[in-house]
Amino acid sequence: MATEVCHHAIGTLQSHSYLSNLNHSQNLRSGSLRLATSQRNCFVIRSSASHSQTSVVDPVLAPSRSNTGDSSKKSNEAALILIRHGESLWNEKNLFTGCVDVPLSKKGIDEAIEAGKKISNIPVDVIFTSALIRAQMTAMLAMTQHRRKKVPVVLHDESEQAKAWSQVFSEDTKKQSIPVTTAWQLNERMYGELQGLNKQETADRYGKEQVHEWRRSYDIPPPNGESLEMCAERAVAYFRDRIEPKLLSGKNVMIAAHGNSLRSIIMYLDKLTSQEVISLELSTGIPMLYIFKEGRFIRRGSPTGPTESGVYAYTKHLALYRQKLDEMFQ
Ligand SMILES: O=C(O)[C@H](O)COP(=O)(O)O
Repeated sequence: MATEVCHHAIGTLQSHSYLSNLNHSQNLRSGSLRLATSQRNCFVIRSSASHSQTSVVDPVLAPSRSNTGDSSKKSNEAALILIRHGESLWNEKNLFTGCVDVPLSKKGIDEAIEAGKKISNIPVDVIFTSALIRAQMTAMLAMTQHRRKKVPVVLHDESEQAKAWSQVFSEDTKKQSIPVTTAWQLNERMYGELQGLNKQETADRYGKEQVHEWRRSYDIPPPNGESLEMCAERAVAYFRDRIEPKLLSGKNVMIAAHGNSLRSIIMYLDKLTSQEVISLELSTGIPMLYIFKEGRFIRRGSPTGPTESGVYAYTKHLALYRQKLDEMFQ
């Protein structure tokens, strides 16, 4: 049975003043966050404890030490946005897609733009996408909505020549750019001989339970495909080797990827068990926000609540970033 991550569970602060919500946010911040399975069979967040202040570095205005943008500066907090790509043309047709490289549907394009609006006030210094076009389209479309108006620039280091030919020779231009790294390790899990098959027809043929096992069990692969565990081996390793160091250095990161590569990363971030991850479902085009602080990932939910303040209220760092954007782009 499909279940949803209950984004609203932590997106229910209703005040329109994100700054006035800081007290609440400080209570939420950095306490122990526990995942539980609610009666509605979706993950909810429980928070407890409160503690120290975040030291604030303004990602909009602080001088950058990087070639490309806002914040390789010291910060003890960084934002991590995860977005599953918008609906693809094969999601629309209910086909197993896996590593087949299909583009977004019209609905998926709209979802990506909507996702972009939801994160338009959250700092993004670097972007990672899978090597697949649906994730790349999602990242690019989302960034068209960002208020900071930086330009995402896809890095090409597949060969020395590609690297040399895509160099930028203006420091100013680099500062107005967001480097985009594409990585096959973030690809959807390889669905083996299910790729291209209709999900409903496959369930009719092999039985609902069997197909659910292929789709959602942790360690049972579909025929000649990858299990979630196998997908996690490459996706989580990439996250740890390439993405975590960025967060550690204070960079705000967005990752546009896929249902299962992101499920495996969320399993790592939220320390889910192989049982818990079974009921973790990600909707297309829904951004999820984490704060990386003092070596820990704190889930802040998704900017999907009725008011965007529900998200921005959570940390002073994000609230101040937004305030600076308001000042700059009024
Ligand atoms: O690859 C696919 O078909 C989808 O992106 C994810 O499918 P799933 O929900 O069956 O894992």
